[in-house]
Amino acid sequence: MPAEPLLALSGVTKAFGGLTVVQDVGFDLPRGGRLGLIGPNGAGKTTVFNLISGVYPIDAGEIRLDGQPISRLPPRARVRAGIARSFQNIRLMPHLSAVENVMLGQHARAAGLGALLTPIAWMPRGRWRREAEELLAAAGLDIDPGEVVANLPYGIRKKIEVVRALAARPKLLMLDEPAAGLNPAETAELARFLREIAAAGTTLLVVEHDMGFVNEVCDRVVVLNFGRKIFEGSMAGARADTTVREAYLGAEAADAA
Ligand SMILES: Nc1ncnc2c1ncn2[C@@H]1O[C@H](COP(=O)(O)OP(=O)(O)OP(=O)(O)O)[C@@H](O)[C@H]1O
Repeated sequence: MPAEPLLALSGVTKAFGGLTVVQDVGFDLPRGGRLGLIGPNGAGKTTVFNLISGVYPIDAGEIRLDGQPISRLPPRARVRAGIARSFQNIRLMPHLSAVENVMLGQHARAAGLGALLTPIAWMPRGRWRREAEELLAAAGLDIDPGEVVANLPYGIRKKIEVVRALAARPKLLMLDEPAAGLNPAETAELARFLREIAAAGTTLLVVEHDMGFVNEVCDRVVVLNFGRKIFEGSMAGARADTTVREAYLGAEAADAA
């Protein structure tokens, strides 16, 4: 019998005010897999993330994590079940330090998403702080961990957000446009870090427009267009697929020319 996928979507559908933005989407993400969710602007990628993490309820279909249906669980319970994510726009606590932001991620491990809203003054210092500092260092972040996040450059803040999500030790790490706004060196470094995380066992689901980055990080892609899955397979397969080229990658290649 094939191993149970870590994440399984089937028939997932969502409409906003009569407009169906995700239609009958299904895919499996095996444990340890690195799946890229790609497609043109407005294709429904972030909405799929929001449906998996529980920001919105699904209208139809099912989402399973580790074989258990999670579609009807509140976001906090999904965090406890092992899902962590980053957002398209950075959502760090700007007035806290880098290490304190990562500690909030560690706290979410035990307490769920609501922990991100609680004061951290009470949190145990020693061991957790050391672990948070180690995570920042492992991510190749050469910063003073005590630096207030608002004072740090954008590329660094983006990476701290990934580290914070990782600090929850999720089974599934979902990253929404992690490379957006990064320079080529930062992008390459982030790809290296994500491959390392994946090699250590974390399953990745990544929404990203930088196809070079997706190619570096992901072992498979699902392509969405107008809320529907139009392709699933390798990046090379996606590049060669006529439907995908017409919907997305052709335009991307023309933009790059
Ligand atoms: N809360 C909402 N209410 C109404 N419409 C929404 C809502 N969230 C998303 N949409 C619509 O759903 C569609 C899909 O949006 P979504 O953000 O999921 O696309 P995307 O593929 O992530 O795009 P991008 O690459 O630009 O981030 C868009 O038409 C968007 O306007």
